[in-house]
Amino acid sequence: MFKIPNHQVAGHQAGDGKLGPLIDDSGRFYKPLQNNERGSREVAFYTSFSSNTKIPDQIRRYFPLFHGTQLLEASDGSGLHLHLILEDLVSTHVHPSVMDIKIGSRTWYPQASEEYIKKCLKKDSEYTSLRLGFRISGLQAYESEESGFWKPEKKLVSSYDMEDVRSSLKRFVSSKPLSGVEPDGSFASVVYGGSDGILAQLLELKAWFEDQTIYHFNSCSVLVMYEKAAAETGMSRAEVKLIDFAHVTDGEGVIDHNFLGGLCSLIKFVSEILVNPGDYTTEGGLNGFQQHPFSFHNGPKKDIE
Ligand SMILES: O=P(O)(O)O[C@@H]1[C@@H](OP(=O)(O)O)[C@H](OP(=O)(O)O)[C@H](O)[C@H](OP(=O)(O)O)[C@H]1OP(=O)(O)O
Ligand SMILES: Nc1ncnc2c1ncn2[C@@H]1O[C@H](COP(=O)(O)OP(=O)(O)O)[C@@H](O)[C@H]1O
Repeated sequence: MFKIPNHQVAGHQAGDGKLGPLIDDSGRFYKPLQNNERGSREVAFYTSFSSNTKIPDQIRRYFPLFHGTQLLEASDGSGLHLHLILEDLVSTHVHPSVMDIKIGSRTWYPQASEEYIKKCLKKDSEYTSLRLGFRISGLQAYESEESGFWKPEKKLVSSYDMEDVRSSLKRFVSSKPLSGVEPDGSFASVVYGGSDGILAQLLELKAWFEDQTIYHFNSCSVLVMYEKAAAETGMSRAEVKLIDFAHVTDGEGVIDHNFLGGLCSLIKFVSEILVNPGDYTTEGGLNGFQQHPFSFHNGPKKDIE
């Protein structure tokens, strides 16, 4: 039995006759191959990465496990479609808090079509990519059984400026993310800090990116995850994973400075929150909370045959 994922925060989503990923009960995430050369590029990346002996073991843990491809009934009803079989990164979570952060000040790359580059350039300058070296693509943060998740709408997240990004990173690790009051950042030290917290993981990835010249991770995202119940006991199960390799190109012996720069910028934001989690310096910016509607999601999973 395949289902529409309940905890997807960005990207193409299944439902309403659209093509998107599916999950099963065994902890697998099935991502449909995208059109043009995107799908085949992502398969090629996973195939190459899986067998590349130059990837250090401690770096592999930042990537979803890859189990090949499979023809499945597509979520849009269009019939059999090839899907990547990936590890479902949230399958062991009960109430995953998840943030998708697209890394890089540019999401385009020289090998792309003129039309695609134009579209990316526009989005990169409208979003925070150009200015910050990354943008938040989507997120959800669990509050409680009664109130569910803070899951701002895509349109709102797309309009984030630098201060919104800063306060969202803080609200993401706050005890009451849904409340309009200042985020308290009370889980910052357990989620972002610690010897295997988000910051430590980002720094380990950064060290690899300072050296690796095999791949260029264009338009790729860092997925940050934790479980609130665990964080409350001081064991956050915080994890960083890299996802979305539809635009990965050959590094050709050159450092991926676009990804590395974005990663450094994200590290700086996270570090600043860790230094002062209670600080709230935005100029009256409650993250657009007073001007924009929330979106809650707490509903049951939809099943697809
Ligand atoms: O169509 P859009 O405008 O929603 O763009 C998609 C992006 O949404 P965004 O507006 O940047 O949040 C979307 O970004 P997210 O995954 O949501 O961060 C992808 O970049 C997607 O392209 P691809 O799957 O990487 O080839 C993008 O899809 P394509 O339009 O490039 O197919
Ligand atoms: N392996 C995975 N396990 C669980 N969730 C995932 C996985 N890969 C992606 N996702 C979810 O799906 C979203 C979109 O994934 P992505 O690969 O970027 O798709 P797209 O190419 O459509 O943008 C992510 O923000 C995340 O919420």
